[in-house]
Amino acid sequence: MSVNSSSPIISLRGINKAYAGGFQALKNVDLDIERGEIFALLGPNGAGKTTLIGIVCGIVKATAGTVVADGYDIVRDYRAARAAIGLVPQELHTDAFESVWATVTFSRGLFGKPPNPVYVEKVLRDLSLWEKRDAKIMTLSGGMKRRVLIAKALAHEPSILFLDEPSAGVDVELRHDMWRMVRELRANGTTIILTTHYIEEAEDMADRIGVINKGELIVVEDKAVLMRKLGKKQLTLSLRQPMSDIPDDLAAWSLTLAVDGQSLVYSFDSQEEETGIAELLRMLNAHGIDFKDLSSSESSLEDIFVSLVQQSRETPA
Ligand SMILES: Nc1ncnc2c1ncn2[C@@H]1O[C@H](COP(=O)(O)OP(=O)(O)OP(=O)(O)O)[C@@H](O)[C@H]1O
Repeated sequence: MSVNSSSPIISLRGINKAYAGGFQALKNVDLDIERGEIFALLGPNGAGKTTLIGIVCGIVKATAGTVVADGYDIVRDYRAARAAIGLVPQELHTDAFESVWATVTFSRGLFGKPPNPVYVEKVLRDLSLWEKRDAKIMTLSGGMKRRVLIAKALAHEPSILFLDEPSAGVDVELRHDMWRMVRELRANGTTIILTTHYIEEAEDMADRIGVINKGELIVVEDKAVLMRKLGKKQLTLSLRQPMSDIPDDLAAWSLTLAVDGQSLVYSFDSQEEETGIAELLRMLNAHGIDFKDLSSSESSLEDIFVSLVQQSRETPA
């Protein structure tokens, strides 16, 4: 393949999707996915995540725009593009009467790959499916079926793996197995794109994060940068005596007074070494401002995500 390894492994340009009836599910999406990264696509229900994945995987037809996957145009070079991609879909519909071994081997064959029992065995072992290799899929638990879907997606050794809501309805053990595998795959050069509602998961796993809302990609950012830029910590002081105003010489501090005057909230940059808390407490003491309790909280990726989605709602498109 004549693909420069530093070029993005997936490039979406000007992707639009209008479903029959005219509903605009994606609006002018441009996105590059870098080789070997774990990219998390976050968005509320109905934001367009599955539609976006469906387009790259050739399941949904874009109304406008182009997608290049692993150097292949997904429309012109459909087969080659599709062969580079593994998809773990949200829904479980798989061949109930087949054995685990047969269905995974069959998936590999679909992409014209020669049989490789050693590889299939490794995938099944990694997913703790080896003992179940001869079991019919219909006899497996939901979690085991999910493992089969992952094994099927990996059967043809794709360089890109999409996981659409992989953790939905999955127990802790499978989640751990899955993330261990995802990390291993990434270490071996596979690019992983996942959608998730479990924001801690994105926080934990992703190198970069894209936030999509109402069909628009509103942010694409390195996870650490996103957390640093938007992450804040808050210290809440419950006051002994309600206050009506913040004293003037505390104006320079990032303080807000609750509407009922019962608590003061100090916001500070969670990445700074000096939080300023000790100094603030001294200042409050000097002003005779006494408090009965204090608690701190950190804005999580979830808070950041919620505020980004809110902002985009408030800003008319
Ligand atoms: N075949 C279809 N026909 C018409 N509208 C559709 C179709 N498929 C999806 N939609 C609409 O497009 C929007 C985006 O759906 P999509 O499934 O991509 O969202 P999502 O971000 O994956 O949501 P979720 O988190 O709930 O899975 C939704 O409003 C959905 O109702």
